[in-house]
Amino acid sequence: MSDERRVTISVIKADIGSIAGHHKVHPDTMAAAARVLAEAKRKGTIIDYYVTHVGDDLQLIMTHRKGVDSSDIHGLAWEAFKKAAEVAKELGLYAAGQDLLSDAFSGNVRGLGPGVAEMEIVERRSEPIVVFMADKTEPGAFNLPLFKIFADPFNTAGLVIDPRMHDGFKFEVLDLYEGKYVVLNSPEEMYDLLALIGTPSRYVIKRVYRKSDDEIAAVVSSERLNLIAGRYVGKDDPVAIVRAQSGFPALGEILEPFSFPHLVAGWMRGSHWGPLMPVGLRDAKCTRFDGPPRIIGLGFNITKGRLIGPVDLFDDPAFDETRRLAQQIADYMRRHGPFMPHRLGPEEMEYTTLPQVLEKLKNRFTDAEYYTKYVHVKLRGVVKEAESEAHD
Ligand SMILES: O=C(COP(=O)(O)O)[C@@H](O)[C@H](O)[C@H](O)COP(=O)(O)O
Ligand SMILES: [Mg+2]
Ligand SMILES: [Mg+2]
Ligand SMILES: [Mg+2]
Repeated sequence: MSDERRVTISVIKADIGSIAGHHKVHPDTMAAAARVLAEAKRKGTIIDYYVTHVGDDLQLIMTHRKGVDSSDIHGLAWEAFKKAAEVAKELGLYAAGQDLLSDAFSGNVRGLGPGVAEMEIVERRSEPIVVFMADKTEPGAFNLPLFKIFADPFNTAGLVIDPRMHDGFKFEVLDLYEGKYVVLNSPEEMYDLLALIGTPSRYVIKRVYRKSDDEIAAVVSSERLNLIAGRYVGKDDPVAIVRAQSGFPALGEILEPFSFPHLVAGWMRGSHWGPLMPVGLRDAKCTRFDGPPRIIGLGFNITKGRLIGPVDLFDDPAFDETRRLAQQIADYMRRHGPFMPHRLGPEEMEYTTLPQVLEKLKNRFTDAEYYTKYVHVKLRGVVKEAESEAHD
């Protein structure tokens, strides 16, 4: 295959600080990052780039011929984030440099804080792709839509009626706790797949391949910041790249699952379930209760490595009802306040005061049997005495 058609798409993102809270990236920080990428394009390190944001996450979409995990490309992204973070610091933006967890870059941004989704492809005659970018949620948020896109015939008609997709797809699932991969075939192993990815905090779909020829179809960023930093440093805010058309799901089949604003973990303080709201770029910011979690979808064509586009795919009345439903779900969930299931379970909460509360109360907890026999009886006696005194 000629090298001319081999191209890598790298989407690398980081929260380098934002205006008025964890709300929205400042345009001057985007400009600082864009200057670094423009210079790299001039020098030929990358073919093309597009800088954007969702909420407080700065997004670098780049094309090049250096393959995935290239230290040149990761180094370039790191430099762009550093320059943007400097501007964020100068402007006194909130949480400046938030996702840059290390001072030293050592060849790869993985493990340093930024999120990465990359795929190397041989460009088709026409190569449509969608880049999804979400804020206030985690990588597992893509499990449900990717399952629907690549495994659910009620979503993707092509699985049934397009001969090029009829064999199905392979799902590479990453166990975030053990750091292990398993590859499962759909439709044959669909129930096993669902058994895993139904726990999106632990098992995430990392890549999807077309089964008939092992062509890559989708890739998701899978960095879990709290597992890297060992403490809460914001939510992971994942990104994904999905290839469309001509033997891959049609653009409309790729967008269709997002018409259902499914519940994802994240939202306020990374510790609440909330609906994933698809929005256009103009609404790519988090407001109500630091959310609700938002996702944007930008469509491009890759042509000789150039990024043609983008089109702002959720900026469309076809998603108005989804947004309205998401608002209603947000209202319903919010009314639970600090109660589960709006609040995540204790094992999944990004930060919690529970250990301190338990420590403070530890001497006030009484053994249940002793409590019923003596303390409770005594308390009831006191009440009875008080009642009879009141009647006298
Ligand atoms: O989850 C959040 C931010 O995540 P993010 O930066 O988008 O990864 C927010 O809800 C914050 O946790 C919340 O605003 C409190 O922030 P701090 O005051 O602790 O910085
Ligand atoms: Mg932030
Ligand atoms: Mg964010
Ligand atoms: Mg984050």
